[in-house]
Amino acid sequence: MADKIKNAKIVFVVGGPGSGKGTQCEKIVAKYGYTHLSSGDLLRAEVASGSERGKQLQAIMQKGELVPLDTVLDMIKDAMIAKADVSKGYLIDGYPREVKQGEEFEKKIGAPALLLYIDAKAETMVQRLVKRGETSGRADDNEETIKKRLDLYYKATEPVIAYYEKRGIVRKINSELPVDEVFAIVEKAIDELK
Ligand SMILES: Nc1ncnc2c1ncn2[C@H]1C[C@H](O)[C@@H](COP(=O)(O)OP(=O)(O)O)O1
Ligand SMILES: [Mg+2]
Repeated sequence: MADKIKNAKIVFVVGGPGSGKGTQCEKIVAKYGYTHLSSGDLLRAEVASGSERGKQLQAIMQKGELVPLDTVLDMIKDAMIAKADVSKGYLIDGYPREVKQGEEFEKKIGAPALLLYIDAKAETMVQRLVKRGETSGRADDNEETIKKRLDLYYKATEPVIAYYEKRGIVRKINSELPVDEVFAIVEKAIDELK
């Protein structure tokens, strides 16, 4: 089963909370037919299902902490296999959150061809998240949790970027610009893959 995704094009989409990962992924899906897998969305779907595992996950996510590595990875892998026949490539959004997650992903699934580093200033991310919180219904889009998520991002996720930079697959995207201008930079990075 896992063989099916062995040669798939894999793009990691990394950036702080509210940096614009989901927004750009949506546009990539529309133009390139990639499959968008947001680890956060997969986890939130599990929570919404009301399962026992979902309840445990909810408690962790509400605190702004990272859920156990194996749980996320299994969910991503299952979702990738489910789309293997129709997918032109995969956008792995919000994962890896720490270097260890990247290493496990490569062991169990495969190596990324590209890492899109969606970069925005902390103030910008906070502003966007507070605004998103007005309508998103996300339990973690409140100021207290936002601060924790940002701290964790700088501590755990920025090293991920450094790790893949050594391999030369990181493309840094200035996400302070308007959405369509950000996407113009994203397109160049994706086009280079072909
Ligand atoms: N380039 C941009 N300019 C202005 N607002 C943007 C933006 N990119 C995203 N946003 C808005 C949309 C959302 O309400 C909020 C967070 O975006 P998102 O795509 O949900 O971020 P992420 O998935 O990285 O958490 O910011
Ligand atoms: Mg998102």
